[in-house]
Amino acid sequence: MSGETILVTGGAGYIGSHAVLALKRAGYEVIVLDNLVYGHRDIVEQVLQVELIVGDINDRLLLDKLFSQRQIDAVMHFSAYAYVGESVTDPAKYYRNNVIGTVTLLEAMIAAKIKKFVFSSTCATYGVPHTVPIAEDHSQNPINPYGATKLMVERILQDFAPAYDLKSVSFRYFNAAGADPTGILGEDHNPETHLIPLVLMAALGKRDSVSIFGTDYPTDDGTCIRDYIHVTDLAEAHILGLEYLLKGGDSAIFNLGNGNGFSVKQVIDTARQVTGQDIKVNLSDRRPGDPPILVGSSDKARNILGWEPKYPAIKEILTHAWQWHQQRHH
Ligand SMILES: NC(=O)c1ccc[n+]([C@@H]2O[C@H](COP(=O)([O-])OP(=O)(O)OC[C@H]3O[C@@H](n4cnc5c(N)ncnc54)[C@H](O)[C@@H]3O)[C@@H](O)[C@H]2O)c1
Ligand SMILES: O=c1ccn([C@@H]2O[C@H](COP(=O)(O)OP(=O)(O)O[C@H]3O[C@H](CO)[C@@H](O)[C@H](O)[C@H]3O)[C@@H](O)[C@H]2O)c(=O)[nH]1
Repeated sequence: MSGETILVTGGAGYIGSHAVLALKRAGYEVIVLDNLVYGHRDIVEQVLQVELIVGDINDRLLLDKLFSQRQIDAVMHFSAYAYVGESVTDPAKYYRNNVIGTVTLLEAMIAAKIKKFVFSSTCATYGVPHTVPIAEDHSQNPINPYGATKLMVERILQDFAPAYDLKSVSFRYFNAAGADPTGILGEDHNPETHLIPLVLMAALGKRDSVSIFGTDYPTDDGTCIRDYIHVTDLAEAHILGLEYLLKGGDSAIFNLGNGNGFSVKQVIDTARQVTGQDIKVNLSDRRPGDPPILVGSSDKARNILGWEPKYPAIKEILTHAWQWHQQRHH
């Protein structure tokens, strides 16, 4: 199915921009709404060549105007604040943007009778898991405010479905990583706090070293374990989730991960192999809000959506990210 018009909030950001590329490749019309607090105008306008509306999801008047002027078939909602550590020190910022902002967007959609919604949730909603790999029916007890905001939106969507006939797909991503294999898009957060780009910047000499946050976790090498999922595979899942909704599918929640965990030390060692560079590390204290291990089962997305990650290997994820970082800093 294609030809429908999709509004992508946060489409100037990392995962959103990869989803816009996947939507374009699949033949959809795309409008990006992004306030550019973290997003990149040139990525949308020059690289993706898609219409960009610079605006905020908290701006109800802007949303009403947009929805009355344009025929929009579905909304993919990536805009949010997403720094786990910052959410611990400044939770109000997170509740306002991620919860109140999302309710404002949903209310405007309901008023305009737009009934299909794809939402970026997170494995941070699970908290400290009692079994891994984590399935969707695992209990959810987030240990940081960021995860709590995303869980609240999941609950809101659950209540909005019967009340307003609003159908949604919520994707609980594990750790997004990598770059589009063509090299035209990649991960460019500012400030950058994510492990893989920081490791690669150290390999490029843009940083002196990388800190390992915590070496006393209950894991084999004492460092945190995460399930890294290629951003292009995430983007592809969004197309499948959208098609599922456009074909009349009911609201559903899916994990998106590879089911394999890698420790911080393993990621750094693999990056040394991929880059051929010695990457200096500092052993630091734990970062607040980090569970020791997050690894997900994505059987549900495979079975119901037919999702099949194309780039599950950590080495390939790092290789694509490395190509992009080298080109960017050339
Ligand atoms: N990066 C990950 O590993 C990961 C994992 C799980 C979930 N997520 C979720 O995926 C989504 C995208 O993450 P990302 O890493 O691409 O982040 P990002 O910061 O690169 O992208 C978010 C975009 O939203 C925009 N934005 C923020 N607040 C806005 C507002 N009020 N109005 C309009 N635009 C606004 C920003 O300018 C930015 O372009 C987020 O919802 C995040 O919580 C990310
Ligand atoms: O300089 C660094 C940065 C990170 N880490 C560790 O590396 C792991 C991954 O951290 P990071 O890349 O910052 O990702 P997360 O904090 O796990 O958060 C990402 O992944 C979550 C899902 O796990 C999403 O919800 C968030 O939006 C997304 O930012 C964690 O154990 C960190 O403690 C370090 O040791 N040193």
